Amino acid sequence: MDQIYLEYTFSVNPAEPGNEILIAELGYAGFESFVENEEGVVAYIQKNEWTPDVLETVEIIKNESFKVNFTYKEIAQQNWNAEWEKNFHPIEVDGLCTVRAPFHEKPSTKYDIIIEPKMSFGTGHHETTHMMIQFLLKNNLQGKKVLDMGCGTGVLAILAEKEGATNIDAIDIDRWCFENAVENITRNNCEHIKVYEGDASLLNNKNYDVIIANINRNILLEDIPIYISCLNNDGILLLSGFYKDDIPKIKDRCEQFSLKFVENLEKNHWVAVKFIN
Ligand SMILES: C[S@@+](CC[C@H](N)C(=O)[O-])C[C@H]1O[C@@H](n2cnc3c(N)ncnc32)[C@H](O)[C@@H]1O
Repeated sequence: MDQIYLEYTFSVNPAEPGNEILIAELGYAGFESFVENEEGVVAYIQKNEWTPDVLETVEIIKNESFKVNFTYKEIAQQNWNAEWEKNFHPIEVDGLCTVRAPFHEKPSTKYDIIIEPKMSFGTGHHETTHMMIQFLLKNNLQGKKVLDMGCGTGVLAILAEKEGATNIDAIDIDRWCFENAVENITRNNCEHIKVYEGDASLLNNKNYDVIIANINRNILLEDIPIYISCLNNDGILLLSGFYKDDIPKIKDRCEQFSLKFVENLEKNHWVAVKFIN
């Protein structure tokens, strides 16, 4: 039987970068699918997942730099894929990597990643994914052991394999992302990626040359010590999912465990940061 969903329509002023921030925060709050149109952002949540405090966790609604209005109505389940297909355009990063859907033309870039995200995060359109792709393109992953923590669609793990990593673990706490990553990994003929549903508690006795984690500030601050305990000497830690203002906190946390800051990338207030062990 079809599920009942709540369809929220948000208008954010200013829309740039407000819509992107809103979509990221709604994703963390449990919303499942997003469509941007001329009215703003339309977001869907299952009625039985909704609780009165669900919007309390969406910081942008309380942030005085933005004006956020919304309305909502109940609807029956939709064909999310059809909505998504209308809105998903291929994205090219640094002339080297294209992230696209199966129905887009094959690109001429060195790396071609085919993603059907459905309701998972990680199409390359978000600033944080884009910058993590840039970092992966700049680092030599040949023969490396890689962890993609918070893998979403699996886009970063897939790129890591295409760049020559030979042993990749991809972990996501969300059941839907786990299933979607497995599908996308098969779709891209990857053979060296293992996907797990879970969190940093799965990392006992593991070791990696490169750890990628695009999650959010609070989870990173909590889990950074666990990631570092799995990082080989000279290993690289690439983090994103937070704003420029959060860099000092993230840097302090990593430096407490003797990691060295190398550089950060920045796009529309979002950042990605590289550390070395
Ligand atoms: C911002 S998305 C990143 C997706 C993809 N890696 C990318 O770069 O586009 C963050 C992902 O982390 C997952 N996540 C959230 N908390 C987590 C945790 N504690 N451990 C593992 N994954 C987590 C979410 O389900 C979500 O798929």
